[in-house]
Amino acid sequence: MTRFDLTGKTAVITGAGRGIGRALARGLAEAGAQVAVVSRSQAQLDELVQEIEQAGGRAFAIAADITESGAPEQVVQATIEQFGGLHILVNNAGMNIRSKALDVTEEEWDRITALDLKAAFFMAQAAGKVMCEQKYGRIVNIASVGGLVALRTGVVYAASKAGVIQMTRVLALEWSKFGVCVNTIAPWYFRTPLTETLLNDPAYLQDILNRTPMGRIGELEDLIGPAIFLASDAAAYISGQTIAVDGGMSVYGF
Ligand SMILES: NC(=O)C1=CN([C@@H]2O[C@H](COP(=O)(O)OP(=O)(O)OC[C@H]3O[C@@H](n4cnc5c(N)ncnc54)[C@H](O)[C@@H]3O)[C@@H](O)[C@H]2O)C=CC1
Ligand SMILES: C[C@H](O)[C@@H]1OC(=O)[C@H](O)[C@@H]1O
Repeated sequence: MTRFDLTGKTAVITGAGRGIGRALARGLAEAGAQVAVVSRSQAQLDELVQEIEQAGGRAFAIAADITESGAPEQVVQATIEQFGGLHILVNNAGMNIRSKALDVTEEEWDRITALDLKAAFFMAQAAGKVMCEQKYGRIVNIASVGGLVALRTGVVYAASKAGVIQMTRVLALEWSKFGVCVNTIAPWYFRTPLTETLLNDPAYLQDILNRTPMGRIGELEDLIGPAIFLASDAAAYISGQTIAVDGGMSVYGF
């Protein structure tokens, strides 16, 4: 068994109903993990569980709104009841409202930060209680290059994602001594329901490609390897880091 193999591990993936989370759930299951897939849509989760099981994997659907108070603990508890343990958390669920800073409302601030930052933290805290106790864990937070460099896609989203990156560092500082590695993946653009509208605009897409040294947007497959790596024993001495999966975008000065 290679150090990248996730056989014998149980993972929770939030926002797994579609997009990046769905791809990561499939990828971790293919790597051997039992996966608890979380989003608000039971129908999307049931379809994903069927897909994973038909491919020979083990999956369990947990329909939940992780911004609700107590939901993170309930998700962790349901996972442990179903699979007998928890080793990996992929904090993926996220959203954006692309308002200019002068137009941001309190309601928008609250909605974006509630999911992108607050829920990500309380999911990490709920999983961390189990992981620190058992002296083993892997937390993979999904931020954005928008947390590393300034994008035109919203200041609240950017602040939330930058907060996730810094949260990763502090959790790594506090939990690494318990064998819990906490890291972040920062994607650039990938075609999902979150970005479909933007990417269907030829001028906007060309702007993206002009800022991307690889000259293409990401394929969901491009995220699976980094996620498996950070979730595996191959990354046992890595904690607090952020890997930009961005086609070189975040280092493109001029
Ligand atoms: N698609 C992209 O180009 C990029 C995405 N990201 C990040 O990747 C993550 C996933 O993004 P996408 O797959 O594109 O988004 P998406 O909108 O396609 O999927 C988001 C998923 O999260 C779930 N979700 C939303 N609110 C929830 C809640 N309160 N409780 C539980 N589940 C909830 C949705 O049901 C959906 O399954 C997000 O954190 C996003 O910020 C970062 C950079 C680029
Ligand atoms: C790369 C960004 O994160 C991207 O920008 C958006 O508007 C979407 O919200 C994506 O997350």
